[in-house]
Parts: sequence; structure tokens; C-alpha cells
Amino acid sequence: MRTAYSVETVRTAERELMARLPGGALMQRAAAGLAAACADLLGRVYGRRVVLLVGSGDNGGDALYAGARLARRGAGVAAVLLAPGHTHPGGLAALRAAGGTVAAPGAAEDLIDRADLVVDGIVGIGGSGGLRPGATPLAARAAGSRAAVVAVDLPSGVEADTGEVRGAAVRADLTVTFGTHKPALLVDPAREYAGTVRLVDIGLDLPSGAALEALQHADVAALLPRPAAESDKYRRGVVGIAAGSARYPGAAVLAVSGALRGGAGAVRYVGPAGQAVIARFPETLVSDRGPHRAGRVQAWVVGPGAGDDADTVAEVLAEDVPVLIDADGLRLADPGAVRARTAPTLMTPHAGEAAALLGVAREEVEEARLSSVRELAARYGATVLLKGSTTLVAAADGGPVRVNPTGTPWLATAGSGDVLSGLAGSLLAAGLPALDAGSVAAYLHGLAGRFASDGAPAGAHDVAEAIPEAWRDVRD
Ligand SMILES: NC(=O)C1=CN([C@@H]2O[C@H](COP(=O)(O)OP(=O)(O)OC[C@H]3O[C@@H](n4cnc5c(N)ncnc54)[C@H](OP(=O)(O)O)[C@@H]3O)[C@@H](O)[C@H]2O)[C@@H](O)CC1
Ligand SMILES: Nc1ncnc2c1ncn2[C@@H]1O[C@H](COP(=O)(O)OP(=O)(O)O)[C@@H](O)[C@H]1O
Ligand SMILES: [K+]
Repeated sequence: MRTAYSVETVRTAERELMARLPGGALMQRAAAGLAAACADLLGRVYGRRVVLLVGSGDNGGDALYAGARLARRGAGVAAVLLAPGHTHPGGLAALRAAGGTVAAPGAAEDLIDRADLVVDGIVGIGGSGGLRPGATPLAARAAGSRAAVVAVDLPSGVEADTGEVRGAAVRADLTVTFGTHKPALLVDPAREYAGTVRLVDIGLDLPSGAALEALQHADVAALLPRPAAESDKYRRGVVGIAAGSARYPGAAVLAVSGALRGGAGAVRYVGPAGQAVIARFPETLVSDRGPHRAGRVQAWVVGPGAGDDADTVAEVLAEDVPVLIDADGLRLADPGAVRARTAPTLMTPHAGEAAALLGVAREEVEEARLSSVRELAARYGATVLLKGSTTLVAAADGGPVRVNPTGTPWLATAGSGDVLSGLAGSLLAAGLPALDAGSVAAYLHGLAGRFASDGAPAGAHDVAEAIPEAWRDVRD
């Protein structure tokens, strides 16, 4: 499991470790890791031109000590001091002692234009609110230059705990982060600014309460349902799909296509698209008698392509089994009925649907994904999977939010969300708790999207057909 911790937790762990170590030891560990990463990126250090952008805090100190290490290996290193009266004194002395220089006022732009590497030590976990005016043109100059840009701990200007970007920020090719990932390195839009992320171990001892968790192959493999010798189709779990309408029969077909590949032993379909479903998937158990009388299921999926069928949504919400609500179902569901449920509920909105539920503009959700998904989960007393560039899954009772690491923008194709809802519903029916069902489904769906696309456009049905390959890849 990859984890990310809040600034507050990092600060506490840092204090505890510093109390046991000689002064400055942590910063030296950070600077050594940073200098090694810079050297790897440069290939050859001797004779290279390095510019350090140095702010007022320890983030600048890291940059200065790493710059000193590079200068000792023969790089030409110049520091641009953004807060000249408040520069880390030990770091500045180390740089000077190693032969590095401080840029004269007005020389920064020229130096950046000629640099091989720009190191962003403007601000780290002590920052908030986007780059300040003095730093903004330098960050833009670095982005437009041929130099590689390495961010120290975080790209300066992003919000460490939320992944929000409230103003100008540095665009890095590589971010070297210390002790643990920070949420901004895993959540868009900030994640986009970080480039490749390299984690340097500085010995921090972190508690169990991470802010974010990202499942890896081994975590998913351990959660995947697997039929045992005694299994039959009912014991494996039956998933009910209440989806589709005369207008959108395809949503039903796609949700069933995901459900058939999600580990449940059988898929029941109720709704007006039975003919289309059977034509494509003859193994589906089709009923036109509504959710109550369709036969037993261990989980329901309701909403994809449902049009205005509020009665079916209400009927499903009244069932005492796990329910996944997607698409039109999110709009049609009575919030009170969702909150009143005692069996697990998993809601799977995209940003637009989440915005409608929260009563805000879509952009507000996209700019603040983490707080949006937490807020929705708390309001509805449900597990919420927020789809999009970074897919997040939050439980109602707080705790670490799961961030999906496998997504690809090739998934942004009509109907791929329907496949996801069927897949997640199937995992619910197979017995996974809602947080696991949502995050495992997003993981497999992302991998399937990658396999189906392989760099070229793929349709939602291709994504569904690639789910078994994703499943095998995880299990290998
Ligand atoms: N934690 C650890 O384990 C380790 C941490 N280490 C390193 O220390 C870093 C944290 O250092 P830090 O605490 O000195 O804060 P830092 O980020 O340098 O900010 C300094 C000052 O900048 C200012 N400022 C605020 N916003 C701003 C903005 N938008 N743009 C510009 N300036 C802004 C604000 O001061 P103000 O000007 O408001 O008075 C703020 O106080 C951490 O990221 C890592 O690199 C490693 O060395 C070892 C292990
Ligand atoms: N930019 C993106 N990067 C990664 N995944 C994306 C992106 N945009 C959309 N997706 C994924 O594509 C799927 C689209 O689902 P959804 O918006 O419900 O579409 P539809 O309603 O057409 O099925 C979701 O799994 C979502 O996470
Ligand atoms: K930085």
C-alpha cells in the first residue's frame, strides 16, 4: 500500500525523530537524497549549470545543501534568493564553501535560460496560497527553458494536504519528496505539477492513520474474491442490475458486461432493456418484475441510463443489501432514504454529478476533489467514489481516502462509467466492503482501460472485455 500523510502528521513525526538525532541530521539526509536524484537526472554532474530557487524556509535549506553537494562534484551552482534576509544560514554557508555563488539582483532570468537544471526550493510543506509575485515569473521562465526542473518535497505553490492549486505553481519534471508522499503528490490538479515522484527515506516513523492510501497489485490481489471448492453460483454472490431505459438500453448492457467480470456467481437484470442484455449476454438472469420480485441478490446496482425511473431507485434503496447508486440514480435518489439505509451504500458520481449533489459548480469539485469526496460521504452517510482524472473513494466515517493509481484518460469514453458500476456492484455482491469494492473496481477498471487502449482509443465494451486480463495481471 502506498500512503500519503498530512503536513500535521509529518511535522509530529519529524519532531520526534529530530529529538533523537544530532542537529541538522534530517536535513542532511534530505539533501543527500535530493542531490543523488539531481545527479541521476543530469547523468554527468561535472560542468553542468544548476540554478537553485531558494525561499525563506527549510525547503530552501534542502536546496542549498544539495546544491553544495553538486558544486563539490564540479557543477556550476548559483542560488537565486527569493527572501534574501531570510535564507537558511547553514545552507547558504555550505553552498559558498563548496564554490557555489549567489545570483546578483536581476541575473536570475539569464541564469535560468542557460541552466541544465533548476531546483525548486521556494516553499515546501510550510507553504499555502500559490506562488508569490516574486517567484511566479521565475517559475514560468524555468518551465519555458530547456532546463529540467526538480521540485524539493513538493512543487512550490500547491496545497500539500489537499492537492488544490490556488494560484501559480512550479511545474516539475521530478519531485523529490521526503519521508512520505504528501496528498498533493497523488491528487489532481497538484499531481500534474509534480512530474515523476521519487520518495527519499529519511527515517520518519509514521503512525497508522494515513490521509490517503493507494492500493498496489499485492493489496488488490489479496482482496479479489476467489471461488472455493465448495462454491456455487449463489454462494459466490448474485448482483442485481437495475439500469437502462428505452432511451439508453446500452447502459444496461455495459453495466452487465462489467458485472459479469467482477466475481459474482450470477447477474440478474431488471428493467426495460432485457432483450438487448440477453442478446449480448445470454448468461444474464433477466426479469421484468421490478427489483422486489426479481429474486434474491446480495447487492444492487441502480441508476446507469435509468432516465427518470425514480420508483425503481426508491425500491432498490429500500432493499437491505449493499447498493451502488450511479448516474441518473444519483439525481433520483432521495437523500433521506440514502442516509436512512443500514446496509452499505456506494455512490459513484463523476465531478458533474458530485457538483449537483453538493450544490456547487463542477469546477469547484474538480479543483478540490479530496474535500468534495469527503464532504459527500459525510453528508450521505455513504461510501463515495468520485470518478475522473484522480478517482478517490471515501468512507462515511472518515479514515484514509483511497486514491486510484491505475487510471488513464483513455477511460474518458461514453459508457465506461457503466462498466465500472457493474464491476463494483459485482464485487459488493461477492462480499467486499464498500470501500474495498469501490477501490478494487477502480483499480481493475483503470488497468483494463490501459490494456484495452494501449495508446489508442478504446470503447467502453473494450474496457469491459479487458477486465479479465487486468484481473490476471494483478493475480500474477
Ligand atoms: N518535515 C520533515 O520531516 C522534513 C522537512 N524538510 C524540509 O523542510 C520543509 C519545510 O520547511 P519549513 O517548515 O521551514 O517551511 P517551507 O515550506 O520552507 O516554507 C517556509 C516559509 O515560506 C513562506 N511561504 C508560505 N507560503 C509561501 C508561498 N506560497 N510562496 C513563498 N513562500 C511562502 C512562509 O513564510 P512567510 O514568508 O509567510 O513568513 C513559510 O514559513 C519541507 O518541505 C522539506 O523540504 C527536510 O529538510 C527534512 C525533513
Ligand atoms: N481524465 C481522466 N483520467 C482518468 N480517468 C478518467 C478521466 N475522465 C474520466 N475518467 C474515467 O472514465 C470513466 C467515465 O465514467 P462516467 O463519467 O460515468 O462516464 P459514462 O457516464 O459515459 O459511463 C470513469 O471511470 C472515470 O474515472
Ligand atoms: K518546493
